[in-house]
Amino acid sequence: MWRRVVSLPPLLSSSNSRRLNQVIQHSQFVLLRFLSVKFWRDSVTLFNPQVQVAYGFNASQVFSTQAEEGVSGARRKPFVTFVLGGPGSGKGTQCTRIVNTFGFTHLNVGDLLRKEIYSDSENGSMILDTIKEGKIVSSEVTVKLIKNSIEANENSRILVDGFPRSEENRIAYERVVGVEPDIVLFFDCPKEEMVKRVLNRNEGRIDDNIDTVKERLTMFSELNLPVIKHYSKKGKLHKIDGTGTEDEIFERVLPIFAALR
Ligand SMILES: Nc1ncnc2c1ncn2[C@@H]1O[C@H](COP(=O)(O)OP(=O)(O)O)[C@@H](O)[C@H]1O
Ligand SMILES: Nc1ccn([C@H]2C[C@H](O)[C@@H](COP(=O)(O)OP(=O)(O)O)O2)c(=O)n1
Ligand SMILES: [Mg+2]
Repeated sequence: MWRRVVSLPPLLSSSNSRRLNQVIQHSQFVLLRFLSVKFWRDSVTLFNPQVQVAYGFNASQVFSTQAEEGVSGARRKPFVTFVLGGPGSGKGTQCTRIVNTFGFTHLNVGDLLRKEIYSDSENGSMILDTIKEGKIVSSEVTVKLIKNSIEANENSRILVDGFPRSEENRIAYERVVGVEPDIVLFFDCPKEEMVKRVLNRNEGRIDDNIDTVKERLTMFSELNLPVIKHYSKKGKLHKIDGTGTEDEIFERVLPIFAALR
């Protein structure tokens, strides 16, 4: 059999075979040049700090996202709204309405922390003690929970309710997540009204008692007001009068989101 094959006449003459080799070598050269130019361009784009800020990623995140999602590209940055206000100012109540009207996902940071207490996590008892005392949980724990929830969320509109409660919270979020919120709502409500609402809340919360509420109000004035000032200076703050009926307050919220549609 071997003899029969070698005895067959050559398929190409030696000059044709040389020409074919040249064509193959040239094609390999063109392909390699194309691939190296494309790689260089992609790298320059991905490592450009302006591009990273605009799209809310850093290069390492993009590479891991590409690995997870194929070559279709990085996920779009969600529209993030922080919702601030003292205890009982009506954040949760108004968030529910925004969700129903504008299709946002509601991340209630107090709920994320309470879930940790009941899920037997390593930080559970520390979170329980901190909430009972009316203090703020360390940013390291809170920001990780928020980041995980944002990443697990498919919706492109997110409300982060009850965060940041301190400058430490704010700075840690910006460092870890790498982007600022798009807008910030602040429900402004007199202290006596907030106390009245919290004491009537009736959700069985360990922090809805007069002693803890007093401490939470002190924390709010000392730690949260500087955050509100910060966003006000940046032009991101929407201060909303938090008094009146739920309907009246939502009437004040509506135009903020309607304008974004
Ligand atoms: N405009 C309002 N008037 C009276 N009670 C309200 C109003 N908005 C909310 N509440 C009630 O006050 C309590 C605190 O509201 P909530 O939305 O939980 O505030 P926050 O999340 O800011 O602590 C809840 O029992 C809620 O039903
Ligand atoms: N960013 C946050 C948010 C909440 N916490 C803790 C401390 C807060 O008093 C409790 C409860 O928060 P939650 O947002 O549910 O409270 P209110 O809705 O404002 O009454 O959780 C925190 O430590 N850091
Ligand atoms: Mg709430």
